[in-house]
Order: sequence, then C-alpha cells, then structure tokens
Amino acid sequence: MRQAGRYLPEYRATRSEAGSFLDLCYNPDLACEVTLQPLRRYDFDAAILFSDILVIPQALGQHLAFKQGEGPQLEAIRDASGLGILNVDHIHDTLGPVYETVAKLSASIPSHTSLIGFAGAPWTVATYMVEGKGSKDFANIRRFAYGDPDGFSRLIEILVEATTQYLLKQVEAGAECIQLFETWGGVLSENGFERWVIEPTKKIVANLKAVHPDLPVIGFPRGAGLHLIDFKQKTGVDAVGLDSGVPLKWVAKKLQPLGPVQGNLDPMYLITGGDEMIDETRRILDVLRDGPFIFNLGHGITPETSPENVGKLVDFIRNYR
Ligand SMILES: Cc1c2[nH]c(c1CCC(=O)O)Cc1[nH]c(c(CCC(=O)O)c1C)Cc1[nH]c(c(CCC(=O)O)c1C)Cc1[nH]c(c(C)c1CCC(=O)O)C2
Repeated sequence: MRQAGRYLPEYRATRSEAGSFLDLCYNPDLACEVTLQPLRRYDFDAAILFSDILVIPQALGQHLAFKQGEGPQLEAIRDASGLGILNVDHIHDTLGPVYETVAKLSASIPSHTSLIGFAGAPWTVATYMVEGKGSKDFANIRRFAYGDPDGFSRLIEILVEATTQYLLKQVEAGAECIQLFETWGGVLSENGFERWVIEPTKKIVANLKAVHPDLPVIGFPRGAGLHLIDFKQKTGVDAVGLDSGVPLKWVAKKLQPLGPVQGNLDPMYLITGGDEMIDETRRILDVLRDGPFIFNLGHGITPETSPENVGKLVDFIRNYR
C-alpha cells in the first residue's frame, strides 16, 4: 500500500523541495528519500518504491498533470481513434529516473527490509486514461470497453506490454517483489472482470515469471469480492491483497489455503486511533494468524493520518502473540 505521503511532515518538506508531485516521482534522490522516511520512523518489513501508477500513461505519450487538490488530470482517450498518441517504444526515456530510484533504494534500505516495486494493473490505469481523471461512475470507460471490446483490448494490450517492460526494469534495478494495484477492478461486470482484470494480469504475471520464475507477485484487486478466488487461481499471482470490506472468516476458509493474503485494516482507523484501532487490528490478526499472512492496510494511507497512531499500530502488531 501507499506508506509514504502527506501525513508525514518530512514528506511535505521533501515534496516542496522537489517542486511538484511528479517532479518528486522523477527525482531519484528525493524519491529515494521519501521512500525511506516511513522506514526510519517505523522500521516496516518492506519498503514500496515511491512513484505513481500514472507514470505509465505519461511515458506512453499521454499528457499528465497533478493539480493541487484535484488529483490527476489526463487528456482523455474516449475511443479507439485516440490510441494513436500512445507509443510503447520510448517508455524507458521517461521512466529511467524510476529505475534509478529503485537502484538507489536497493543500495540504501536495511538488509532486513524487502523492496517492493509496483505498477497499476491495466484496467485501473486505463480508467484514468479514458476518464481523464478520477471517476465516480466510470461511465466513459465502461462504454468504451463494452461498446468496442476489440478497440478497447488494443489499449489493454499496450498497457500489458508497457507494464511488463516497466516491471522487468524495476526487478533488474533491485525490486525483490512486485505489487499490481487494481484499485478499480470492482466496477466491472462478471465478464468484464474476466476479460479486463484477470486476463491482462495473468499475461503480466506470466511475462514476469518467464524471466524471473521466483519473483513474488502480489495482486490487489480492490472491490473484487467473490472474484478473489478466481483472481488468485487464474492470474498466477503469489499473494492477494484484501481491501477492508472482505469478510475475513471467508478468507481464512477459502482464500488463504490458496496462498498468502495481505490486508486489511481500514486506513480510517489510523485517523481515529484508540481502542477501536487496536481491537480491529486484533480481530484481523486473530482470524488470519493460522495461515500465510502479511499485515497491511486495506487501502493507502491518507493525508489526515496521525503518525503517532501508525507507531502505536506497529508496536501492537510487533508484540502480538
Ligand atoms: C489509483 C492510484 C494512484 N496511485 C496509486 C494508485 C493505486 C493505489 C490506490 O488506489 O491508492 C499508487 C501509488 N501512488 C503512490 C504510491 C507510492 C507508494 C508509497 O511511497 O507509499 C503508490 C503505490 C504515491 C502517491 N500518489 C499520489 C500521492 C499524493 C500526492 C501528493 O503528494 O499530493 C502519493 C504520495 C497522488 C495520486 N495518485 C493517484 C491518485 C488518484 C492520486 C491523487 C490522490 C491524492 O491526492 O491523494 C493514482
């Protein structure tokens, strides 16, 4: 999950030194610094590369900006006629600084800390490319995907290719594990989920494993609900990230026997804190402790999070028996 960010004063300071959020993503020294900041405070077991899932559309040639308070803005591609601006051949020209960040991190994180590289999964990245920004109803992308599946699959194929190349370079630079963020998989119909979430993820996992058979890959299909079993079995991911809504007794019975799971504290508990945060964390650990399990949040940390509560959470988990 996202662990760096605006909840930390030292992140806000480094971000203003960098200029903008994207300047920070493409500045290897400063991106390395913000990745290390939460590790210094909390000594997490893993570090996640600081970058963003939207560097891929940008590297493919789509204009991207992050406007203060408004999130990402892209020039929307609403149908297949818009795909001509995308070019997979030169993505590393833009993404080079990200690989440099990974290499720097690999040299500077403690030896007991794992380094996670990441990318957005194709469907989720495509939502921003087609909607042009964050969306509430995903009407434009569903219209494109359902109305012109062949045209839409060209976009997904471009993303499968670019994402594979991007992740292979991250691994070459020192990433020890990969997480694929499928934040918006839950908005699709049953067939849509199969075609636009499971199929492309399966291809990326196969492409990565063809070169690095032992590379651990975590899939995080947020909002996937009952699709989680299919997702785990068909895509070939090693572990599955759980959003905060997934019922854990069901996970312990049906999903955890298939492989490690990761999750799923609602990040809002890091704002509210107190006994409620500890009780909810204990519940998660109690239900999932008997199988392979990585404690995590159910979604990224928010800017309003209290850094002190993160410390309390980590202490509780470290001392849990
Ligand atoms: C959908 C998505 C994005 N980015 C990401 C996702 C998938 C995971 C999820 O659902 O949260 C993934 C992501 N984004 C970021 C990371 C880095 C990981 C880390 O260092 O913790 C990761 C893994 C940095 C970031 N990416 C972003 C921030 C906040 C930027 C800032 O400093 O203002 C960070 C730290 C910005 C971002 N990036 C994105 C949006 C919609 C926004 C705006 C929302 C906001 O402003 O909080 C796209």
